[in-house]
Amino acid sequence: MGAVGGEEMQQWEAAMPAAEMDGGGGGGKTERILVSVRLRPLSEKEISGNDLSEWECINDATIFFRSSVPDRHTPPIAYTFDRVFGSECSTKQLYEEAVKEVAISVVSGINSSIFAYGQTSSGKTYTMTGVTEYTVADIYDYIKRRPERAFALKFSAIEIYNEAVRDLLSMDSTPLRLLDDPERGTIVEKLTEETLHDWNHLKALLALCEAQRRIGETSLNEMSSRSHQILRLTIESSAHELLGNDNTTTLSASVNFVDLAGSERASQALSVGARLKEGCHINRSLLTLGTVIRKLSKGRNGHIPYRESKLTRILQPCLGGNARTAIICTICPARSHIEQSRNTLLFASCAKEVATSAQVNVMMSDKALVKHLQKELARLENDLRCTGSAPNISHFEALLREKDARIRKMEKEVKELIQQRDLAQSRLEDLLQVVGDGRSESPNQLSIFQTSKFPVDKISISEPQESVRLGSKHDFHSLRRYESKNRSRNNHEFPEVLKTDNFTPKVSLSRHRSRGWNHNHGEDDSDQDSSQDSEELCKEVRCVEMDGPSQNESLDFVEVSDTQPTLSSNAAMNITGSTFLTLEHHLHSVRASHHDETSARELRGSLAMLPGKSRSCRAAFVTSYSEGEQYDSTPPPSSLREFPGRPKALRGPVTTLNSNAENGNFSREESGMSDQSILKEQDDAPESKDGITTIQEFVSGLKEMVQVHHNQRVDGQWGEEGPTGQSGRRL
Ligand SMILES: Nc1ncnc2c1ncn2[C@@H]1O[C@H](COP(=O)(O)OP(=O)(O)OP(=O)(O)O)[C@@H](O)[C@H]1O
Repeated sequence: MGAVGGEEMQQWEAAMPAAEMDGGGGGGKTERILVSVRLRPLSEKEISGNDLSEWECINDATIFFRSSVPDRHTPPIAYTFDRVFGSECSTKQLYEEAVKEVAISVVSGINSSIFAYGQTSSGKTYTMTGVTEYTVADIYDYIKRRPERAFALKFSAIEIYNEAVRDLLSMDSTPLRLLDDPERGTIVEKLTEETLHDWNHLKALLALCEAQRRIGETSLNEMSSRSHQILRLTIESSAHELLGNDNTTTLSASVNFVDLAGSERASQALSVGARLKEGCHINRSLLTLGTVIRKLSKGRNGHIPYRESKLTRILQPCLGGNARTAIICTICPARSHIEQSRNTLLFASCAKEVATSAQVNVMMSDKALVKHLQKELARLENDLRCTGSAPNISHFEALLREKDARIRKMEKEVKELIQQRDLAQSRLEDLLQVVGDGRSESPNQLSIFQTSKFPVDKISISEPQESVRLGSKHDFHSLRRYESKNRSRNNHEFPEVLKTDNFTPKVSLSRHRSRGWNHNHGEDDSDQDSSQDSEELCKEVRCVEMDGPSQNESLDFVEVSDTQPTLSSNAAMNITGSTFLTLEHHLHSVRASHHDETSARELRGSLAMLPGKSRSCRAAFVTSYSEGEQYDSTPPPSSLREFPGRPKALRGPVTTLNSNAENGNFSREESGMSDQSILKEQDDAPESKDGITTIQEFVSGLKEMVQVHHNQRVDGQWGEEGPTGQSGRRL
């Protein structure tokens, strides 16, 4: 038999009228033990002894102590329970109001137990006899009104006398053993269980039990019960239509009628011998019952000593287990039993705090059990799908929303990238157009090879506020004038700088300092400036700053070539392009005047005269000077001769040069050529045309300009990096 709820319970409740389910209630609910108190009337002996009643039931739930005798202690004067019954109340009323609801649950498949607890001669047996009869009567009445169901009633009875279990339906007084069954709990071995035929059959059995039960005479009760009696009526019911069917379910429950032996004081009971021994066992077992009830009333924490007595061991399911329980506490109202009555009320107070959890008990055939389990499995699987599907749907919806948002974001980024690409492409085309235009204007190109010593990414381009524009044959002179003018104004504010780390003569091709010196090409400003100025790079001479070589490093070179400019990267195009295009313009103007190679050498000389050296400009000029060297007298070129600031003395040695045609580097130290050889090489150049100065004149002019430039540096006009520095010796 299993205790189940759910479908079987619903079927059972649907089959049972609501009115008839009053006693059964809902299964599986936790409820407290129903506790009631019954006062018996004063016995004739008590009345004759002028013993007064000290207790009064002031309402249906409260019993009041109204003693006129002063007590040293201050006990509570009122006790409240589920129901209290005065001496005038009948057992029938007590049954109807305090027992029936619980006791009749058995017909609904719910276990129930009715206890009678109290001191000896307080009326326990008197009460339980009546309650048992009323309950059985109601059960039979119920069965009579349920013809559609088949009922089977079984009856068993035991007594626990001196901690021995005895079968009251058997003539054998041999104590019975208690066994622990995994499903049914504690069972009495070999206990007689009679199947009831009818009500009369039960009456006969009840009479047998009464006859078998140990009764002794004490000073308090002539018919004192000396044992605990437990009558058990088990009711099984099934629908008639299902009988004989494999798919049968049966409700099965038991109702226990427990008439406990009464606690007694040996002094009061005047028990001796066997009565005293009985009293000791009775009190001991009742003490264990009280302990179990007290512990249960405080919760189920800790150990519950059910097994310390056979009474509590057998009644364990009724005490906090699968049963509905009602306890009737009987008390004697006489003053002489005040202490015992208080103890009974304390027990009742604890008992009303104990909770039980009764369920409908259904026995199922194997086939019915399989069918039930299959249905239950299907229901659980359905619940699992329902509970599992909802989160999945919401989860997928959230994922879809997230992906949609990502798609929209990526589409926006794609649009922006397309715009940026188009803009960059447009600027590149413009730049290429400009370069192309420049090439078309300059048949002879100046290629600038960026060596590895001067990485492109260390070059930045400033945006001068005012730039010197070159492009005509007079640009060179304009440049010189412009340069000279700036020096005279403020040498320390020489605006634009081309410097190296260790060698930093400043070369300014613009008037003001750049507002955008930026050595970090990774920054936005740099990129923006370079792109914005790309169109003007061919028109303006930009200031270039780069990390220069160390003092021992050879100069980078510029090769005058007819080839097209080689641009390794966009950055290089921007950077070298400015210089390249500027030089290209200049070269074009010079070539327009001279139309021969002499003009190119003049260009070299012109560029070399620039104060300070941008890497490109310096590279374009292949001559280096040393301090203290003598200058050869060389006539300046016509452009220099026409230069207003041209110094008078243009004499001085030409610095020995070594032009390494293969690598483009020029090093005086490495050169094995003498000055004369240089001059000879220059003399071997074709003769200039009319109006064009000779090489000697050109070199002479260069020397003069260099000398001027050198003097100025010696005079400290180059700032803190003055002439004595190694940088000065590099020139
Ligand atoms: N409510 C009552 N009305 C009238 N008489 C009662 C009532 N209760 C008990 N009595 C009487 O009191 C006497 C003692 O009752 P009972 O034997 O039922 O007490 P008990 O608690 O069972 O005692 P014990 O524990 O010794 O067996 C009996 O004679 C009984 O008839």
